[in-house]
Amino acid sequence: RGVPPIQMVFVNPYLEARELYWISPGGEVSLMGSLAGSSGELSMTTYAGHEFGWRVALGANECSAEELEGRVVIDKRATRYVLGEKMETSVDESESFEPFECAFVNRSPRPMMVNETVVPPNGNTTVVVRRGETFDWTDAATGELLYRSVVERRGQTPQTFRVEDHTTLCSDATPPSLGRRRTTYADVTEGRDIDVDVLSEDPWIVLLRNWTSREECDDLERQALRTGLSGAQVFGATSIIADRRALSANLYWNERDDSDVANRLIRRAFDLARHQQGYDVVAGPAQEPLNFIQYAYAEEYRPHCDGVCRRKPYARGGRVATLIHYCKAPTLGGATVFPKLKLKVIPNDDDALLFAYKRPQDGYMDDGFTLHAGCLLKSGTKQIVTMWMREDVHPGEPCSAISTSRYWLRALAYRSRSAYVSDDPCQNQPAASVASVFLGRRVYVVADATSMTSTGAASKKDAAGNLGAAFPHQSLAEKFAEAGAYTEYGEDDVYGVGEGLQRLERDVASHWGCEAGLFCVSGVMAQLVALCAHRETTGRNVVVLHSTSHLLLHERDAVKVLCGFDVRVAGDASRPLSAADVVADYAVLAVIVECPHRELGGAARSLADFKAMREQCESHGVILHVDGARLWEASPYYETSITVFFNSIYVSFYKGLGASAGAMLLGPDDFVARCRPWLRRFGGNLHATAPYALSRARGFRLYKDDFDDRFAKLNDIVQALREARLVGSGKRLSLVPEEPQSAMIHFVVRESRRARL
Ligand SMILES: O=C(O)CCC(=O)C(=O)O
Ligand SMILES: [Fe+2]
Repeated sequence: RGVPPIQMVFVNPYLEARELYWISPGGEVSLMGSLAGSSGELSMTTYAGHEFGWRVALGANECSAEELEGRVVIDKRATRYVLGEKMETSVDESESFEPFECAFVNRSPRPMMVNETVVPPNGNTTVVVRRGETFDWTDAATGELLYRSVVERRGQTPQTFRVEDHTTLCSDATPPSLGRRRTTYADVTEGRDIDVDVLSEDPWIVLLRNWTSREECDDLERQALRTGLSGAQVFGATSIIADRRALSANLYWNERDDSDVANRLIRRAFDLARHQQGYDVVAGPAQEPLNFIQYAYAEEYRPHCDGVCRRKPYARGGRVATLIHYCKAPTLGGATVFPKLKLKVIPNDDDALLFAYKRPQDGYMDDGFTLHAGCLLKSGTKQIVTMWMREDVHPGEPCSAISTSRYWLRALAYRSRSAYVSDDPCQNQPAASVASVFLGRRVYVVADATSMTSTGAASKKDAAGNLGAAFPHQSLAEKFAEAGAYTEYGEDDVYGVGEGLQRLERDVASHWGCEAGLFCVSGVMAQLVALCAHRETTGRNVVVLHSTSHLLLHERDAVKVLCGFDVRVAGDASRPLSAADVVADYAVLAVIVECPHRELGGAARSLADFKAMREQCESHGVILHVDGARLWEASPYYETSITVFFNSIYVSFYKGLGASAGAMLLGPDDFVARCRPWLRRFGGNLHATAPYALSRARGFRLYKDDFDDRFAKLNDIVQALREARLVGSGKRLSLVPEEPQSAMIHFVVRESRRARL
């Protein structure tokens, strides 16, 4: 054939393995191979225009296009493609922005104006265009904006305007649809009656009046702005996405936090879906994040389906319904329309629209009627928050283990004999894996007992007793009774001043190769103290955090609310921060790197990465601080001490060391001296620290040298599981990261389609 083949390399940036599929023009997918986690590669010969998709490696079983996590079309000059990123091409891509001639054809029955030219029905005009440019079609008689053409590719011609159902519905001339009937719904989650306009019975589409409050919407908007809005319109080498032109942000939520607004809205909506449609939807970590979308003038979301909308049996784990919150309703244009139902929704602020596409009567998916679009916005701003509901991602009551996972965990515990197993489905999912491993369940296998904080004392004891813990389960009273023996650290201190306490600070600091140490009551406080002390020397105010940072997920925004820092979120939630993510500039006070990454199975970074980060930070006078809540766990991974790369360090004592509470800041003498007054300002210098100090001294003395053994033991367990063919791509269990990088790891348990117990 005349088309030249393209030699391509696909690279997997995620920690978990990915499968790569070729998508035929007819939409059939076939497996091309798999890419190991953390930069695994796959080379192949392909052709321009071919489409590929990927998903978490689940084994070489059949996969439908809907299950793919992302897709990409091969560019003519493509050379290398890192999944989810911009296509790398062989030439300067500015070339593809060269101007070319494009015909604009009017296939509508009325005269239209495009590029200041009136084009009669079936007429056309030729314009010189560039890739990425937009052209508006307005009705020549009324001046109404009806369509916006986007030049997606170089050489793309013609641009055609036709009157379709959706453009007609979107036109200002079409009034909103009337509800078929109005009912009220008694929402028990907030104890309030809600007016419901039923717009369609089958598929079920309802407009929920005043579903949200102003405060709730304000909160979501704040969260979105804090996360940072990004454009779906990508001016990359591959394509320019014309279908969804808007800014958006994913809003992650914490199912265990009752004050979390997104969490409340999810419960409200899921309750409605359960009561009104009998859907088995349960809020849980495997549901998707909410999606905040902000439309500006002439932006839109062209017709699409959110889930499967062909008449097929519902596939487990799939989306069943969508709820759109209209936080800022459009003032002109911007309606939500269902072209096949000829339905037009013009909402008010705080209304919500729910449409369901799994039919409760027969378990089949809707046959295309839930196709919908967000019309061109013609004035102001439109802000919506979309929620998707999935069934069967979290069967059973919230926060209970899935039976099949339990089965596998038991098998795992049995095979590995000495493993710690914590099947805690309430653990936060790393943000990015929420969408991609919705069929899976992440569990935590940790080489020490104390990280299993949420499983409850009984099961902790059980696990420790039956599986051979890194250290035995003990009550606090037992620990304190023992701690009293560490008298060299136990002389009374007054407000943090005392020989014993300072001895321990010195000993821990020198263990880590640092000049000085300072006890803090908690890790949360320790890191805020460090940031405030650093700010004194530079006056800068921006703190750069990874999107799964403890400061973002678990500290109720203290970094902002309490200390007034500006937060900048960097990096991809499913991989550790790298130097490339750290865009250090002169506004940045500090970059916080977490090592090892709690939410990423204890993933760590190489010394070279740390060195590159340090150099980049240093060149801009930026502080590099390590969130080392589990730094002891990572220490066996490195041949030399990594603390030299950081300006300041936080370590914790109650996780791997089993102390009752507490943290320490480490760094140069002058840094620690600057921290002391901040500790007082935070109310963190207790009248007597000795009880905590003793407990930490005990943990430090007993366990500080244990981590090499724990790391070796975890590696043995992983090795044994591999030999037993219990883990790996295609197996029920996989590992994140694929090899231990610290004395902890995450297991992903894939749900079976049939229950196994
Ligand atoms: O903007 C709208 O009205 C539609 C949004 C939508 O379809 C979506 O978020 O999936
Ligand atoms: Fe949609």
